[in-house]
Formats: sequence, C-alpha cells, structure tokens
Amino acid sequence: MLSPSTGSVKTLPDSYVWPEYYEVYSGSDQPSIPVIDLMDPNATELIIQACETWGIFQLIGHGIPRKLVEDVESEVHSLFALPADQKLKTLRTSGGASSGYGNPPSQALLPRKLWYEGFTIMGSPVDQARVLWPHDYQGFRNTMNGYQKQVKALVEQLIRIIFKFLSISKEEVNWFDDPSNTCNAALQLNSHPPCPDPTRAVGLAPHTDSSLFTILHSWIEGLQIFKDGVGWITVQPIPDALTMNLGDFLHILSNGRFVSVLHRAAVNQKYHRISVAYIRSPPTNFIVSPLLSKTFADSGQVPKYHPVTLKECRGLKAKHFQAALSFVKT
Ligand SMILES: C=C1C[C@]23C[C@H]1CC[C@H]2[C@@]12CCC[C@@](C)(C(=O)O1)[C@H]2[C@@H]3C(=O)O
Ligand SMILES: O=C(O)CCC(=O)C(=O)O
Ligand SMILES: [Fe+2]
Repeated sequence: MLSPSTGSVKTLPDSYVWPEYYEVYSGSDQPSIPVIDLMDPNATELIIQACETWGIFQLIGHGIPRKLVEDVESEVHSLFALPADQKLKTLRTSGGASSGYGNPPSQALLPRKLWYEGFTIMGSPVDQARVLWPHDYQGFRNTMNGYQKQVKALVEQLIRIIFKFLSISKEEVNWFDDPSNTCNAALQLNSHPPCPDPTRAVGLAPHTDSSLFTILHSWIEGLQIFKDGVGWITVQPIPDALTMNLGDFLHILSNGRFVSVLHRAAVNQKYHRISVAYIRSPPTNFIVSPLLSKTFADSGQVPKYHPVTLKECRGLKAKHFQAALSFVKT
C-alpha cells in the first residue's frame, strides 16, 4: 500500500525497489495480442483461437459506451484522491476476498512494496460509497452500478460462448445464472501514481486471475503479459477496446487448453494510471474439475488438474503466488 506522501516523493524509497525486475521484450518483432470485433461474423472462432494461443485479447464492438467508461475513470480518480484516513475507513477485513481498500489477496504477502493502491468492490458499491462520501455518494454508486451491469452482461456472453465450445451444459453450470450469488464477481479498482523510478518499481505484481474471465479497462500503457518463448510484453491500449483475459478456472475447465495468462502492471513516470478489472468467477465453494462436460470427458483426455474450489485456489495463490496451480496438477 502506498503511503499518503508518495505522490510527492522524488526518489524511490528502498522498500519499493524490486531488484532486476523490469525485463521487457524489446525486439522489433514484438508480437501483439489479437484484436477482435465482437460484431465480426467469425467472432466466436477468433475468440476461441485467442483463448488457446494467448489467453488474452482486445475486444472492440462490445457496445459499452465510451462516456460510461470515462465516468468510471473519473470516479476512480476521485476515490484514490481522497485523504488516506478516509480511504482507510473502508480497509479490507483480511487478506481474503473482501471488499474495500488495500492490497488484494494475491498481493498481500509479497516481499517488497508495490507502487500501487487497490480497492475491491464485491456486490453493491453502496456501503463503501456511503463511508467514503457520506453526503454525496450517489455519483460513485450510480456510475459503478451502471458499469458493473454492462460488464457483467458482456463477460457472461463470452463465458457462454466458451461453455458452448466446451460442450458444457446449462445444468452442469447452473450456479452461473444464480442471481443470489454476489461473491462470484469483483470490480477491482487499481491506482498507479506517477513513479520517480519506474524501471525499479512494480505496480500490481505478476499474477493470474482465479477467474473464469476478466474484463480489464485502462487507457494508459502498463499492462504486461508473459508469453512463453518470448518473455514479458507490453499490451498497447487501443481506444474504446476492453481487454479480456482468461483466468485459472477456464484453464482448469478446459484441461489446460485455454491459457490463464500471467500478467502484471508496470508503472510510469508521467501519468497516474488507473485500471479497472471486472473479475467473474464461479461461486467460492463450487468444485471445478477439468473436462466437466461429458463430451470432453469421453474424448479420452486425462485430467491435468485435481478438482479444486475457488476458495482453495485463492488460498494457494496467496501463499505460492504464480506457482499456485502447480499444486493442483495431477
Ligand atoms: C473476486 C475476487 C477475485 C480476486 C479475489 C477477489 C477480490 C479481488 C480479486 C483480485 C484482484 C487482483 C488480482 C487477484 C488475483 C487478487 O489478488 O485479487 C484477483 C483475485 C482472483 O482472481 O482470485
Ligand atoms: O493494471 C492492470 O492493467 C492489471 C490489473 C489486473 O491485473 C487486475 O486487477 O487483476
Ligand atoms: Fe489481473
């Protein structure tokens, strides 16, 4: 967690220095992640292909209005601009999956400090909004509610495409449409203020999301992904695109066919970078096993992972960081 004074700090304090950390692929042949137009008649095939090769792509033609995304940016900026003692009133209760201000669970026990502040919204944003702005919380609440609704519909549309491809039936995932389940999604707000020494500092540290699918918005460069055989590469933001990344649970469900992409956020000297992730997961106690669908199970594949719940997976992640999934391997 950043200290309140870091905005004006001229040199990077030692506690934020990550030695030999910032190696980014800089070859001129740097590959870039696929850009997919949801209105393209071949969108489904392109999405499946991108899930198999990259685990991440940029989506255009998604129908989420730019004005709404601009409003979200501006509300998130005002949240992080609040005085520290105000933000601390919403401090997350533990390292676990809860709402509020503080480092998210996979980032809670890292050896070095992050040039980063985070805020998690699970369920309705109203309780936290009331604490942050006791007299004027409607703006934040309405904007976040509106965005939550739209990204929820979009991410579920994509997950359905994938379930269909994996021949997973509605009955097998009846939790997916259960409206009483509010702990299966989080709006993760991330703030990376300008940093005096960006090549030695780290924003959100390397992780995979334990989600099915995540929708990520940021207008400023900073998201980096790890591509096998290439190394860390920077994702170039495209106006109006949303970045879609797969999480551990679609990786496990697909028996490793889809990539759960390792990613992190780099910081920069000039801009205050905000990013907003909508992370959609199964319910915490649902047991996910590879080849859930009978069609796939009958195809003679051997499961590469043990059945696992989201709860177990998050616990492993908090303890073992990127190595977490290796503990679930058969
Ligand atoms: C609903 C979620 C999803 C969480 C946990 C909980 C609230 C915060 C989310 C994140 C956000 C940052 C990366 C991550 C890996 C983390 O550390 O916290 C995510 C994690 C997950 O994907 O499991
Ligand atoms: O800031 C970014 O681009 C990455 C955010 C992210 O990975 C997350 O919130 O899970
Ligand atoms: Fe992430």
